[in-house]
Amino acid sequence: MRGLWNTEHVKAAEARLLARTPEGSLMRRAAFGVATVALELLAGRRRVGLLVGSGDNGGDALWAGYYLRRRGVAVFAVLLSPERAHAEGLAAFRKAGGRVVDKLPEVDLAVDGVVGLSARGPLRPEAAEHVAGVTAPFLAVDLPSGVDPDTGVTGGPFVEAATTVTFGCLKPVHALADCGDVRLVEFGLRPELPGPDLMELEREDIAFAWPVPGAGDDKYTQGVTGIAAGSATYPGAAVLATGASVLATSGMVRYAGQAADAVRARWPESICTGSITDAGRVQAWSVGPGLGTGLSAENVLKYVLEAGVPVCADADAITMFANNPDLWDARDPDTAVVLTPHDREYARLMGEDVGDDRVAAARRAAARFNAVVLLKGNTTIIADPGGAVAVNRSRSSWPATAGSGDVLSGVIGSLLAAGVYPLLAAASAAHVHSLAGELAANGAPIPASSLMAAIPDAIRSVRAVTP
Ligand SMILES: NC(=O)C1=CN([C@@H]2O[C@H](COP(=O)(O)OP(=O)(O)OC[C@H]3O[C@@H](n4cnc5c(N)ncnc54)[C@H](OP(=O)(O)O)[C@@H]3O)[C@@H](O)[C@H]2O)[C@@H](O)CC1
Ligand SMILES: Nc1ncnc2c1ncn2[C@@H]1O[C@H](COP(=O)(O)OP(=O)(O)O)[C@@H](O)[C@H]1O
Ligand SMILES: [K+]
Repeated sequence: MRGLWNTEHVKAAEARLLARTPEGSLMRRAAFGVATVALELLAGRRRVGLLVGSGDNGGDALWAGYYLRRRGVAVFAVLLSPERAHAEGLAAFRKAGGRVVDKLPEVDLAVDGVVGLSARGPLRPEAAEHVAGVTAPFLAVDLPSGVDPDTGVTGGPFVEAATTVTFGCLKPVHALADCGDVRLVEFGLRPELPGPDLMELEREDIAFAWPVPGAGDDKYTQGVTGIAAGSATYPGAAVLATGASVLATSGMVRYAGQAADAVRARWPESICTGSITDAGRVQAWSVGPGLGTGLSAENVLKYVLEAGVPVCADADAITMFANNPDLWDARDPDTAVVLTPHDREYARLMGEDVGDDRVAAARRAAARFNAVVLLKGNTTIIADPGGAVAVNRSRSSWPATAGSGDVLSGVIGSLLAAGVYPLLAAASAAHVHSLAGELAANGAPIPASSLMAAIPDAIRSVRAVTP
């Protein structure tokens, strides 16, 4: 698991660390890290340009320029606020033979030291003009300038970084936005930090969480998943959700609903029935995709909420909650619920748009409904009512296809049925789902059924990291 910390916590921790370290030493360590990565990226080429802002981020860039000069690299710096440039860094840079220029010449690598942790809003016009004039790849200091450190939002021009070198710990921007290859320079900040504000699961975490049958297991002991999805109008949603569930774990999958014939024909291993009341016992329900929002769908939703097992509620189930909040009354407060809205469903459910800060939005919904909320998108945010948040950034957008969400809800249902902790179930499912999309697409568009079919490959790929 990779932890990420908000700027507020990073700044407070840095202040404590700064108070007990010799003046300037942290900045020089940070800058040395930047220079080391720059030398690696230069691979023998010898011209570097610095864009230097008014704060310590610019100071890091100037000190990195100093270290690069000492290795014989030609370094040019544009000072965006000459009178406010970091004084010691600038003096060292000049003394080492660095040249201050009005405009960067042709270089092999550009260092973005415009703004770091104190960034607010997009690049200002002067900085944006200098950035636009650069053709070399950018190495961002701490984070790409113009991208919000806490939300990853870009509201205008920003630096497109090929590489980012950050210090002390990762910040939310590194999981929420494209920062290129992210490198971390450690300098003893971790003991000063509270628990992380966000986490990103790594393959090891998911491999560890994924249910694997043991010698004593049978089809029941691994958890039985119930799928309450689909309708005469939308049988496909039922086929996709059930199939995803069948492929995600080796326990039994029961389907209940109007698409029983279609599901049975495609997934003979599933136990299908036309009515939810005949479904039999399950250890978790996945409810909602293609279900409709009429009275009979409401009764299905009430039935699964009363069943006393974890529930993944998606699509029409979310719309029903939005239309009729009284439906929540059917839920025992101890029943774990995972809600999986996309942005429009979120707006329906919450009566407000998601807004720029997707993490805060997911947290608000999780707190309001006492549920895990998985906010879908290229970057999926998974928030737990206790405040924990996981982030899954998809490496491609191929999963953005019709029916893809139905597949996700089936996978989450299977993991809940296997007893996986809801936040971990939702985050692991999101990871495997995006990986399956990437593997299936392999550079070309794919239907959701192909994404679903790649779930076993994605699980294999994740599990391959374990010894
Ligand atoms: N503390 C530590 O222990 C260590 C910290 N380290 C380094 O310090 C960095 C934080 O430095 P910092 O706090 O001095 O501010 P920084 O991010 O350089 O911003 C400077 C000024 O830029 C401006 N500005 C704002 N938005 C803008 C925009 N969109 N476009 C253009 N300009 C914008 C705004 O000034 P304004 O013009 O509004 O007065 C702001 O005050 C951190 O990221 C890391 O690199 C490392 O050395 C390791 C040790
Ligand atoms: N741009 C994107 N990049 C990667 N994944 C995406 C993107 N947009 C959506 N997704 C993923 O695709 C799925 C879409 O779900 P949803 O909107 O419910 O579709 P549907 O209702 O058609 O099944 C979600 O898992 C979501 O996270
Ligand atoms: K920067």
